[in-house]
Amino acid sequence: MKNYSEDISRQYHIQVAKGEVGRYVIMPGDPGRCEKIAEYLENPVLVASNREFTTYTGMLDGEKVSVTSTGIGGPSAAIAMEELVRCGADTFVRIGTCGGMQPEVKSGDIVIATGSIRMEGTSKEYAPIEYPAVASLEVTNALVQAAKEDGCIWHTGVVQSKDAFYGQHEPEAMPVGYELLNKWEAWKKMGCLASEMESAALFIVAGKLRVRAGACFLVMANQEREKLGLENPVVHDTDMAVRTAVDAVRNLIRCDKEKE
Ligand SMILES: O=P(O)(O)O[C@H]1O[C@H](CO)[C@@H](O)[C@H]1O
Ligand SMILES: O=c1cc[nH]c(=O)[nH]1
Repeated sequence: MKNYSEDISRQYHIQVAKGEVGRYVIMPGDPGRCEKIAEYLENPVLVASNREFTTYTGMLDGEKVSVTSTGIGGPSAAIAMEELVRCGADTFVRIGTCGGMQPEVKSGDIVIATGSIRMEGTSKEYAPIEYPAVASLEVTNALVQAAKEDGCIWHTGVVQSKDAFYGQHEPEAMPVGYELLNKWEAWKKMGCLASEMESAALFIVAGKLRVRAGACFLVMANQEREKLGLENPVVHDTDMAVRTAVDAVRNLIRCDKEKE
């Protein structure tokens, strides 16, 4: 495909060139989280910062590893993954925040997505809706191992990806609230653990590009616990989730070396 960047060696949106990222990429939504994650790498270098996409590259256990923010939502997350794959990446670990949906999923816990409900628009421009948004088993196993080793309280299961943050938090205020509320109840009855905004798009794009993607999230709060009158503090510290993502990359590096 034609590259729309002025510097033709750099990808149009992320402004990264081939070889400037590692095979492993940690992906937060928030660009402000990148520097903190990059501190876990040896000799991290700021590669590029354009729009919502900030990229650092450094070393972890002898391998080149990168951190790239995706911004909020499926469209920009899909762009980040597409352009990173063009630069040489093939393994992605999203580290995000989410809202818990089951009463046992509490603020401060870690959710590891095994799959994601495609209640967003981006993935529909890749694959028919019957195709499931499923995480890579290798990345998911690496995340579970890391969460156990790091002593987190963690849950694995399906999460929901949507496009409207305020459709999740104020569904009754939306003209289509009847649909949002009914679907939310259905997701809950199916055991959906949490709601966030990027993993369905990332899992479907990863499927199309034949690369590996997994995701872990800090549970910031849980509106269902609030409704039940249960304790529900808001937690902003993403450190445990970041550590889980970084240690998952270490596990993947080790497993991949063993396979070679
Ligand atoms: O904390 P991040 O990774 O941005 O993830 C979550 O937070 C944002 C909404 O506040 C959405 O991007 C959602 O997926
Ligand atoms: O409730 C939440 C928290 C973080 N991100 C979301 O999308 N929803």
